[in-house]
Amino acid sequence: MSKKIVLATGNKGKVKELAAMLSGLSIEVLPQSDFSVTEVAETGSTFIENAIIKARHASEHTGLPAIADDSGLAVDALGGAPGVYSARYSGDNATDQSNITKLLGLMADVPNDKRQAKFLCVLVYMRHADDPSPIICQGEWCGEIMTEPQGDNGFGYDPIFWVNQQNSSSAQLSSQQKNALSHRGKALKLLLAQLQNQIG
Ligand SMILES: O=P(O)(O)OP(=O)(O)OP(=O)(O)OC[C@H]1O[C@@H](n2cnc3c(O)ncnc32)[C@H](O)[C@@H]1O
Ligand SMILES: [Mg+2]
Repeated sequence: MSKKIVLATGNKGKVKELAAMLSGLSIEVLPQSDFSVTEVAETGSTFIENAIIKARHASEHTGLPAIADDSGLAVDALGGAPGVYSARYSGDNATDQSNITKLLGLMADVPNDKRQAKFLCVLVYMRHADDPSPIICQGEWCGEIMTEPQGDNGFGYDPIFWVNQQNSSSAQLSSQQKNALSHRGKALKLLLAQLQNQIG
């Protein structure tokens, strides 16, 4: 029987991207929704802390090793906001749309040459809930904040994240193109290199 790992996220966009990139391994990667894992409060002040909280929670609940993703957008003109608060930027009932609306409103007067931003992603692998030395990998993706949304692919802030290399928004990339360039894709490549040593 193949080894199982739980994906400790409630975000379907992340599950899709991570599952596609993990599909070549000899392990079964299962979303935490398969085990009815509840949401956990992300009380950390860093991506690393929050990723560990989520991985530990899913591992505790399922008894399986877990991979968690904590990620967000850091905008230069906003001093690095929304950062670890990216998912809750427009309040407790935030949606991708309301977060985008808030961000574009705050950026309305920011000139084109001052709209740099980056996506950040921390991936954590915990062998079990009490793992004292989780594997931690990070990735970054630099771009610019657009003045209006474009594209329907991806999730979150993708429709307003301009990717210079592709001359398009992140939401206009195929998931394959996005995975090849993104913060998550970069972090996962690093994690895979270490996981393969462990699980063959
Ligand atoms: O905590 P989990 O359950 O994993 O799901 P989440 O959506 O709450 O995820 P985070 O707490 O890590 O918050 C990250 C937010 O940053 C945004 N984000 C992260 N990666 C992104 C990406 O690849 N494209 C667009 N937006 C992204 C997105 O809006 C997320 O809601
Ligand atoms: Mg979250």
